[in-house]
Amino acid sequence: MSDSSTPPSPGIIHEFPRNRIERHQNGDPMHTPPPTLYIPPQFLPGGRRSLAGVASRAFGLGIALGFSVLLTLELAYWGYGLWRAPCFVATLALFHYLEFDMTARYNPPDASISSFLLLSNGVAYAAAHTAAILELLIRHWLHSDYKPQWLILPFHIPAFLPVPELPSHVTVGAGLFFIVLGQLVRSAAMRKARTSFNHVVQWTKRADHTLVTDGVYAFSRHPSYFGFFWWGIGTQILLENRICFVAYTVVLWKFFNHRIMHEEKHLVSFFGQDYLDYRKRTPVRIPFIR
Ligand SMILES: C[S@@+](CC[C@H](N)C(=O)[O-])C[C@H]1O[C@@H](n2cnc3c(N)ncnc32)[C@H](O)[C@@H]1O
Repeated sequence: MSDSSTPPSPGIIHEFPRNRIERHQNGDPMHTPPPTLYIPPQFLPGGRRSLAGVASRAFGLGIALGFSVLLTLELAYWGYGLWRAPCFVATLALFHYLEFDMTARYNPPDASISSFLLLSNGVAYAAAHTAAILELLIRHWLHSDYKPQWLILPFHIPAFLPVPELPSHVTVGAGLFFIVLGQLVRSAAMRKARTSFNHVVQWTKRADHTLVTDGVYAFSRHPSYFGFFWWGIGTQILLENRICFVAYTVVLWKFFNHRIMHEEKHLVSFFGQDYLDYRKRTPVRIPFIR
């Protein structure tokens, strides 16, 4: 809402019809002019919280999810192992949709276009997912009749990686288990922490930032990182990727190890002894991160 003493700009001000205001000024009580409606610029197209921007992203992710689920079922029905590629796209679409959805539900003041985490995760994130799909496609091509005849052993996916070859029902079961577990725990963390959960690690303590130590935060000190770590590993098990499985494990572990150290420095400065006690009694549950 605007304040008449501080004219808002450059948002949009919806004026009410002049004749209603004039009739009110002429003493007609049926024509009380309603207050001027001000729409802040951040909600307008192109703004950080643009409603049109949110709608188009949610629509795009919904289409991607629906289409990839259909393709997964179709390819699996006909026995093509390539069903794993659209299935991976479906898990990604759902993950990014839920990032915004959970923020909008439980931390609405923070909900913006960047809550979808579509571009804000950087180039390395997009490159990792592209590499995962490429590994699957190349592996299928190498095992197909379409590969060039001159392509021999040295070009095959290295077998020396410390990842055992598992039967497909094990990779599907374990992959889906970790994906579902990771997604559930991450969403539960956002639901539990509410306005204390921000996608950007906070440097200064806001007045409404409280320490959360119960619910899913009693199971893991960093449940949303726990969730993302196991979700990421689950996707590579599902895809049966050997190279990306190792790369994802190393990169995710290093990323969260560093991020947790950095985040906890701020949490100790915000909550002091309370956080130190919480840290002592609650594990992270990502291997080798204490
Ligand atoms: C992306 S959220 C991740 C939260 C947590 N690390 C997790 O994995 O669920 C980052 C923000 O959460 C806040 N945060 C982390 N742990 C918290 C806790 N136990 N209670 C309240 N806020 C917390 C941090 O201050 C940071 O601004």
